[in-house]
Amino acid sequence: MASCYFKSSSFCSILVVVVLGVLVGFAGRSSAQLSTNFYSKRCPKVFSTVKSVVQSAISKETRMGASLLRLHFHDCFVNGCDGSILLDDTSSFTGEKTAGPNNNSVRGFEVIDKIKSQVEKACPGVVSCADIVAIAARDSVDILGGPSWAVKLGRRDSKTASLAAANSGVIPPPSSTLDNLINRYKAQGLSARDMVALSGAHTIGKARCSSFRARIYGENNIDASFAKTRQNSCPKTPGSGDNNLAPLDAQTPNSFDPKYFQNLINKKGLLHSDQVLFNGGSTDSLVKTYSASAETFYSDFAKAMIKMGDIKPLTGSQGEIRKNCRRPN
Ligand code: HEM
Ligand SMILES: [Ca+2]
Ligand SMILES: [Ca+2]
Repeated sequence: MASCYFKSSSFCSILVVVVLGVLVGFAGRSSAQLSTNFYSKRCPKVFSTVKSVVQSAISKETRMGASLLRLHFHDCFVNGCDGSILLDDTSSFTGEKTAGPNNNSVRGFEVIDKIKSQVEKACPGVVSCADIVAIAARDSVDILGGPSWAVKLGRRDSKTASLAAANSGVIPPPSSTLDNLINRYKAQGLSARDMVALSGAHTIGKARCSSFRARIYGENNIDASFAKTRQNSCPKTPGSGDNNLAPLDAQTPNSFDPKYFQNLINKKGLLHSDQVLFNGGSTDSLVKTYSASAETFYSDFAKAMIKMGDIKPLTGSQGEIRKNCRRPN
């Protein structure tokens, strides 16, 4: 061992092993490892700050909880949970906000801005926008009566966004088949079980007529009176009433509960992509399980949210901590 100046060669071997171990440890740490205690020294107030803003936003408008949850999903499925969806378009840059799945549909940016400005006051330059979205999604579910979980943190923010990626189908459209849904989630490292559990997010929030028109006018696996009711506020002709809203869960649109899965069993799924989860295929039995057990649904949903939040985060020295969530520093 030419570079070892100690007399005992076994001591040298141990030294080499220890040094290598430390180096590998550092490398491991800087590569994509989120942790629940990431801000416990850096910004202990982050949780109370996020929660109070989310709470007041939901008190003003219950739907905002749903919108914040969806924001995390649409961020994570496009190049990972990196806050890319938050970037505004400029004269020289087009981000993800006008992508098909997002345009005139995703909401909650003002709430994220409000959280960010309060968090910046408490701990300037420390907490990423991507982490704020992940915490806000968790708090929304919790406040609306669903499960809670320990959010993993330490994501950093992208310096860019991808309109093309957001339009590429990585965010599945409501016309998706079951196979398509399963494959899209698989491509993100999520199982079919994760996919069904996460679809339970449609127990809250609303959809536009243009997202469910084809189903309420053209499909057979739909309860006839439910279809009629929805048709009353969603005209058949494309272009008319496109933005009219209906609740994704007709029973309890403001509560995070398993009613969404009961709706599917009753052929009252609003989106085509909802009803395919219970249509004689491989996920029928899981829908039944979730409809009958809030406990199982909640536990699987929380696990799947943690997995989704782990999709390709920027960590270590990658990306940046944005000062303003709408633009790179
Ligand atoms: C399984 C594939 C999914 C499809 C095809 C899908 C599709 C959709 C569509 C079409 C809407 C209505 C958008 C509009 O008309 O403006 C919607 C709303 C919503 N989605 Fe999904 N989604 C999926 C998965 C998820 C996941 C994984 C989450 C969260 C974990 C989620 C959360 C929501 C929420 C909360 C809303 C209501 C938002 C609001 O009221 O502002 N969705 N989804
Ligand atoms: Ca993203
Ligand atoms: Ca509900």
